[in-house]
Amino acid sequence: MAWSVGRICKGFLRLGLLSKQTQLIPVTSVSVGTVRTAVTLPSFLFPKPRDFSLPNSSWGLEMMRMYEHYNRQCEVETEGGQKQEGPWQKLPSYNRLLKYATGGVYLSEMIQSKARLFTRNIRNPGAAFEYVLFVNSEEQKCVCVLQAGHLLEGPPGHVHGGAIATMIDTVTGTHATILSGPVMTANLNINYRRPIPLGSTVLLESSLEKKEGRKTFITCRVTSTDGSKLHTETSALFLSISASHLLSGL
Ligand SMILES: CCCCCCCC(=O)SCCNC(=O)CCNC(=O)[C@H](O)C(C)(C)COP(=O)(O)OP(=O)(O)OC[C@H]1O[C@@H](n2cnc3c(N)ncnc32)[C@H](O)[C@@H]1OP(=O)(O)O
Repeated sequence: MAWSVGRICKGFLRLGLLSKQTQLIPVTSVSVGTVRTAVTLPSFLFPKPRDFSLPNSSWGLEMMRMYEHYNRQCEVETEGGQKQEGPWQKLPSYNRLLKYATGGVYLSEMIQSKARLFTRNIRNPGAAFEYVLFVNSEEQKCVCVLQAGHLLEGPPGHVHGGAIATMIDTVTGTHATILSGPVMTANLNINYRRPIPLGSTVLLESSLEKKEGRKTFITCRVTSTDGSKLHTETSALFLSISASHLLSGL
């Protein structure tokens, strides 16, 4: 069993976990030498997992406004009236990382089938983390619009510092993965400047600081949606990992 799980995971990592191709195009990748070829497969073979970052009835006006602000910029119209990709791309968000890979729904049933992503494990919409991520490849930035629900309380009426750290890790970790492939968080250095009221909508903005070998350095600011209030500032270090590092934990 360990052997077959290992082979599955190695194949999965070869696909490029969270890479642009695996997230946004329904293809499987076949590596031939150093060339990666995309092969379109019949969609019925790979049922689509649910994207949790689409609007639902719990989203407040500010959450919707910010979502629409970035979503509008995912597709732009040329002078000739043609639609084309805009500067931002919306990232889907599933309840397991495994589901980002083609065929991930099946992998997810085979490996630790009850495991769920921490930020997506509460079924009641609006109760905990409601969020959506957008990436801007040109500017090497990632933005997350977060509406923090009532189950995230720390100090009375405000969001728990651990819940804020969770979202920062999620956003910077996703960003680092897009930039560098499979990574793990080595260091998160968070300064909490101002508490976040429960139920409010905030922006998390993640930027690439630099890449050095296996190290990807990212900074992240959490602010009010108009940018006037700074809630937290973070510097994060991610280290690229090999398949064997991930498998050593199985
Ligand atoms: C969609 C949702 C996305 C969610 C993303 C969430 C991401 C996560 O939360 S991951 C989970 C939390 N992180 C972990 O559990 C990681 C646990 N730690 C580890 O596995 C390992 O320590 C790991 C992979 C980080 C580094 O180990 P390893 O690959 O052996 O690196 P190692 O050889 O020790 O160090 C390599 C370099 O990094 C540096 N380094 C390692 N750790 C640190 C650190 N904490 N701080 C600063 N530098 C560090 C070393 O000094 C070394 O530098 P240099 O090459 O200049 O000498």
